[in-house]
Amino acid sequence: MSQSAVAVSAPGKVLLAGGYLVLDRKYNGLVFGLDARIHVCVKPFESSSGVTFSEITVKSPQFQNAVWEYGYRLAGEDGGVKVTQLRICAFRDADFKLNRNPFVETALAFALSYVSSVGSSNISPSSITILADNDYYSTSSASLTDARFHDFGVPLSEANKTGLGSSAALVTAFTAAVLSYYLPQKVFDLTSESGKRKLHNLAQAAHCAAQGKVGSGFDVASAVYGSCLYRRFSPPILSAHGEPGTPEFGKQLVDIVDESGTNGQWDTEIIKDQVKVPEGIRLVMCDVSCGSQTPGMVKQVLAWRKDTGAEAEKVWEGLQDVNEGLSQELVKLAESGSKDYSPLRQRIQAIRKGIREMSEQSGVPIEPPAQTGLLDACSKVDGVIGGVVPGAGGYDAVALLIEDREEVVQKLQGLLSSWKIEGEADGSMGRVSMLGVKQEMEGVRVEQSGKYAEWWSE
Ligand SMILES: Nc1ncnc2c1ncn2[C@@H]1O[C@H](COP(=O)(O)OP(=O)(O)OP(=O)(O)O)[C@@H](O)[C@H]1O
Ligand SMILES: C[C@@](O)(CCOP(=O)(O)O)CC(=O)O
Repeated sequence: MSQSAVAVSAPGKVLLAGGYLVLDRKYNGLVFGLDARIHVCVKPFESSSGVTFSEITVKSPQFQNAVWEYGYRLAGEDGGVKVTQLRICAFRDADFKLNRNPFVETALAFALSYVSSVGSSNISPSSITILADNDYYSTSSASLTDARFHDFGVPLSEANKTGLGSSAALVTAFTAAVLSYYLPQKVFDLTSESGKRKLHNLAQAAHCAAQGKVGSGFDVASAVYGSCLYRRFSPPILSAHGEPGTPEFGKQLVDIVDESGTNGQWDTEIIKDQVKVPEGIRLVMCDVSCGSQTPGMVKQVLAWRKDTGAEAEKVWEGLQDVNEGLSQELVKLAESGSKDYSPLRQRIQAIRKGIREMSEQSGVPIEPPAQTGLLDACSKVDGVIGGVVPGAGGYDAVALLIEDREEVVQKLQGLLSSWKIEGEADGSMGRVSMLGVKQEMEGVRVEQSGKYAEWWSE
């Protein structure tokens, strides 16, 4: 049976409040989806020789050597589907690193294992194309064209990511597209709440397996559901499975995704009706080119929390309070239509004060002085309400709330165009650039596959 092409997209993210706290179910985080999306299209494999093998080809035509070819087979003892990269030696990047993509490979193995367990084990060859909206990667303005999907002209390993959550959006859109392509709608329907819930569970499992750690999962949750107040799932829900191809992996995965096993229900909490951006306010993301090592920062903050006990808990409880104050003030402004932004400005300043306190007590540069200087300068621009270091903080980015007027954007860009920021790691001077993204309330969604036709990779 030849399947018709399918296409799915998922949004990027910014954790505006709740960085680090969201790792503990006692606290939640305010995460906004962003209108920079990762798009994934799946279509039948068109073999030039007319002979087809059990092969699935994945391509990212915006990057050099971004082709991954996989063989796949049903594993014995209900092991799901084993995926093996073919012709891996064909491409090595400039550092001679093998051209592997753990997020693509793992998402494919998990999705096919689920398909073979709940649907048909007869999985036909297919061709998968990944396209990313341009703001996921920073590039020199000289090379920018007005192409819908920019050709970045470098291998993925050399692309400068901007911190919008490319891997979470990729795994979510990729998983949704593969399930939608291989499963009948009566088994998996992305437009239904139960379909989104199954996608969330499977994408969280695949994303954690691919990155080799279980973070809070806020990024996958916002890729599925869009902007929301997010309370993480209990980590043990993901402890009950082996690797694709190992005995019982198929059943273990179905039990996790369908919540049918002894593991029980996922306890993720997604609240959407308490997240709003008032008319007339815009969320702005600025990429800071110094960058930080998030995993190391997370480890250090958690060690501080463990070692400091009640003192650290007081800081986190205080941050939770002011974080809740921010989302409540945004809802209040959205519902009242008021243009008095001074309470909102104060809420943002209170969050920054709590973050700086955590920085000072833990010794981790979450809002380091260089970022404090940048945020203070931005907040003085007429029409800028305030801003924070999002997520894990450091030198990656700043997120601002501004009045959505062109003159405010112009003034802000004037400030940033000449701003130089000193990174902590090596004292290098970084630049700050405003991204074109805005807040996006919608999560994963089905797209018309025809609109990607010119980018179909043959
Ligand atoms: N367009 C793409 N095509 C294929 N794989 C991609 C693409 N974009 C990202 N990836 C995969 O995701 C990985 C980036 O994931 P990583 O966890 O390093 O960063 P991230 O935190 O998800 O990204 P960001 O910095 O955007 O928040 C890449 O190394 C690659 O494996
Ligand atoms: C520090 C943390 O709470 C958020 C990290 O956010 P980001 O990747 O810096 O956007 C980690 C997590 O939630 O997984």
